[in-house]
Amino acid sequence: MSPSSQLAIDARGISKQFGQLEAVSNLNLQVQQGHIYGFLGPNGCGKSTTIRMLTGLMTPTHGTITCLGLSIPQQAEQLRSRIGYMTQKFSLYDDLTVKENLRFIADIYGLSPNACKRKIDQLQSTYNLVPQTNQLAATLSGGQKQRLALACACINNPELLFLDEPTSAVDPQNRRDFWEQLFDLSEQGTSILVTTHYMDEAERCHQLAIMEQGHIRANGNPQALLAKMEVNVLEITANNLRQLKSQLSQLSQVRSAAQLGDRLRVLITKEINDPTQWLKQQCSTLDERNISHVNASLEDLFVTVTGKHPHNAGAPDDTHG
Ligand SMILES: Nc1ncnc2c1ncn2[C@@H]1O[C@H](COP(=O)(O)OP(=O)(O)OP(=O)(O)O)[C@@H](O)[C@H]1O
Repeated sequence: MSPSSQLAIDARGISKQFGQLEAVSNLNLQVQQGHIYGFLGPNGCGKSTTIRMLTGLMTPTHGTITCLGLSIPQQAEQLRSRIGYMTQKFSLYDDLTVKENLRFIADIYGLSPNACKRKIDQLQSTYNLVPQTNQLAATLSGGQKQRLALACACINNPELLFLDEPTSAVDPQNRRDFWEQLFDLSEQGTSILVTTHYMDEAERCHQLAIMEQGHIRANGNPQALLAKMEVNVLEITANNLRQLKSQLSQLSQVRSAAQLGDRLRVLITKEINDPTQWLKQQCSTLDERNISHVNASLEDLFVTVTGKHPHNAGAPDDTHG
């Protein structure tokens, strides 16, 4: 098998122009079969537009897309039966019950009555929806709606799943359970592209892309991206954190200073060899007892790679991990 045939998604140089706005700009995206690939980025950075192009719902202005070996959008019809797509707003029919929603989708995919019954029983059991089988979708809790939406997206045993902010309406325990279910699917060979605003979710992905203003600013394995970060992360404990923050924020070597409870988390560029000494020089009230080195988090990475490009016209500044 050639390397490209092991890719569930291979998008090269794709762009999407809406009038004056380039919503997606020269984006390259390769997703390995069976991997969970996370798409992280602020509102409006182009994540949903990218998914729409990858699924064939929207034609790119430039670039080429291959999904599951099919050329998109030309072969989008063939792709449709092999993928699942869970949109931001759970696309459920409020006035149908759980079982009726599942049956409706199964009918669209043309499952035989026997296959339909088997699949619906299995999905209700996997996604813990048996007690709600006759309950109207409108009356389900956020977590139950999410599980039903995932069950609907899985009815055709998709080889590739697109999940657009699937956990935005659910509590931490439901998010955890949801991710366990994604890993079950991944282990069975399903490739998954998932958009999220949650750093803890991004950390769970095999691969991750951070997107901003239509560009991928960094991509790769989360741990590799953290290891390659261009900043040291330090935390300061002191009484005058607000004053320190405004003082440090003025310095070009400080990429970010943000308060977390009784600590100030400061990202200092690696050009500074000894950031503790440097901080002491900048703030005479600090001594070593106030300052500690801490491990970088994905949020630190996010802050470091975004916000450098105030205008949408900037060229991509990709960091490939
Ligand atoms: N059909 C369209 N016509 C014009 N502009 C559009 C269209 N679809 C999206 N856009 C614009 O493209 C940009 C990217 O939108 P997109 O929905 O892809 O962002 P996103 O990263 O998914 O955001 P969010 O996290 O808020 O869902 C936005 O500025 C949006 O207004």
